[in-house]
Amino acid sequence: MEGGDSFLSCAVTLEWMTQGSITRKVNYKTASLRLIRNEFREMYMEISSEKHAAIRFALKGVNVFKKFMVEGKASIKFQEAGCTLFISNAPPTNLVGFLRTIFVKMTGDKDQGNNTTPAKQTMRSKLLSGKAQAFEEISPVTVADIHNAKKKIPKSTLTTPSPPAKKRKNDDSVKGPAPKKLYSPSPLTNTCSLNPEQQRVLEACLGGKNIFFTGSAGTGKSFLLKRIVAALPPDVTIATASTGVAACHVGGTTLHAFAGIGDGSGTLEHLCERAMKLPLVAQKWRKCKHLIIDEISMVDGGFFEKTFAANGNNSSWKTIV
Ligand SMILES: Nc1ncnc2c1ncn2[C@@H]1O[C@H](COP(=O)(O)OP(=O)(O)OP(=O)(O)O)[C@@H](O)[C@H]1O
Repeated sequence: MEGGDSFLSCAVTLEWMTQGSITRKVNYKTASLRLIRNEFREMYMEISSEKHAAIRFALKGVNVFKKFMVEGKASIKFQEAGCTLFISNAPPTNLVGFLRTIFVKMTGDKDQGNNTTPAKQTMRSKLLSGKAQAFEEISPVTVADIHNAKKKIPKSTLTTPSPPAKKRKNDDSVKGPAPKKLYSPSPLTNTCSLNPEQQRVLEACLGGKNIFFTGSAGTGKSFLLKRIVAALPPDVTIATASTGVAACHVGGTTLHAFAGIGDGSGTLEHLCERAMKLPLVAQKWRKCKHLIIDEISMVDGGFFEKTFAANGNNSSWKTIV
């Protein structure tokens, strides 16, 4: 498993609910989520940002909704605290790793709780322990952790109850398809690691550099590009390509459609006017921090220059791939 799965940078909304109505709501445009343990080895999630004080929630009795995690979105309901955490704009790869760490660690911890010390006694012994409050980052998920969690999944998956195979068949006809298994294989959980060259390109992208990468057929360009898209925050990443077919391949749009300057014919002033008349185009350019262009060899040089001249004074850009 790749490192850094106990940390996530994303946009966050916290909603506290009492009797079905929202009593408090906090929005973080950029927040850091960290998985930590206290001095009694209990797991917590810490939410912090530059503007707000850190908030910690015990990772106990949580419901994780992860249907849209490939789009960088998920929500976690902390039942004890009566609070739901909505995650958005998270790099999908990081989000998948982060949710997997929660799942694996919580599944492993559940069994430890079975040599049961009732909650009250635990609280008493905690108070008497005299230990000073201390939080430390959770240890990385190991192969043993995953193995351990896998053994316990059938009896401990609270969020996605999965009936035995035979029963599921019968249920399907009545209730429709069974819920997806937690952490079913997806391109994002693909265990194939990048080769050192691909890894260097990915790191340069994440480091905010402008990248041009090429190679002969079958050298893993598309494979790498998918990893790059998945590692960047989706709300500020625009995937484009020179042709419609290539754009479909990266799940994006054509550079022409994104640029909003039609076929690029006419003077620069005319093109600027044209682009600015389309509010969505201007909005997308302003929002874009990472622009990806696949099959760039097929983009006309003149068109490329005009595109950036018409829209390109965007100082918030971090990367062009
Ligand atoms: N690091 C990797 N680990 C495992 N498999 C890889 C890796 N990089 C690429 N591959 C595999 O190699 C094959 C070719 O990769 P890919 O299709 O990305 O190449 P490409 O350079 O885009 O090719 P083309 O230019 O022909 O489109 C794919 O099956 C891909 O899954």
